[in-house]
Amino acid sequence: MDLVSQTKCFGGSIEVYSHASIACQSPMKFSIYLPPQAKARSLPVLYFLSGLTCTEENFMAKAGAQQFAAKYGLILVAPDTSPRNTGIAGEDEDWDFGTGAGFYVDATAEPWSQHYRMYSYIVDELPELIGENFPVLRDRQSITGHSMGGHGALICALQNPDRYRSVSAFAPICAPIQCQWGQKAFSNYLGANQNDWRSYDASELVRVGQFPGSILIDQGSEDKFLANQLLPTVFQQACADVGQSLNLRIQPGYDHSYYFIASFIEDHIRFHAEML
Ligand SMILES: N[C@@H](CCC(=O)N[C@@H](CS)C(=O)NCC(=O)O)C(=O)O
Repeated sequence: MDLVSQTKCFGGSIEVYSHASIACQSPMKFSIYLPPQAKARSLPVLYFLSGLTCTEENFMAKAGAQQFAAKYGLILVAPDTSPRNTGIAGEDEDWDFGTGAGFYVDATAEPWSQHYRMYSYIVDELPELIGENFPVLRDRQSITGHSMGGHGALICALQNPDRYRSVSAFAPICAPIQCQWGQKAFSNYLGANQNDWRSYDASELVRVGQFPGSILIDQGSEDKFLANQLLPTVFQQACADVGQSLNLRIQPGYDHSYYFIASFIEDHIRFHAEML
């Protein structure tokens, strides 16, 4: 791991690291916030998965989460949203696919399958790396995220309820199989057979196995992606059908931006802190 930067914040430290990822076969970056308590003892960790076009920086710079991580005694980890500069033709052409848009799946289709393995990176490799290098309580981790990353958080938790104590999301893409962003990503990363997409769709996954604990979702009513891409009511219906506890809060007037995330980040950090 190479330290890229270190910045003091609310008595703790925001650090950015670069490392050679085994899952992605490429360098990957992540940012971590170590609150002041981390100097004295091991702490639980909350992962934040960002949305389309983001890097490891957006959440740390814009969500205002550090003060609450310090208040509740949690370490925050925000990974990048895809491998970068892999040399795959066309990886930088679209903002909603390829670079900055890994969708937290393990690609199986060429040419993406060698590098775009964000699911394994988030679920297996990164927690192992964090556990080896930072003062974290390895069995006390939770996950949250925004938009593409909100959906990433949902699928990681639904597929691994034993590894995460709690899960929440801000404006998640709730049913990728049914929206344009998801169809574009899944057809390219996973191939044409839609049956292969189901294990990466939260609204399908929750029908197969539920998360033991309530899921918290905040969604702005004025989010321009709400009606066409995010589809929270599809996930809400699936949860209702199978008895998954869900607290879906429609927040009047809020849009899709980090101003919305900043407005509710304390609620989410407190929600996770109570479970951690
Ligand atoms: N580029 C897109 C918007 C992409 C977008 O809204 N990305 C969200 C995640 S889905 C984000 O967090 N952007 C980075 C930021 O706001 O810092 C557009 O033109 O509509």
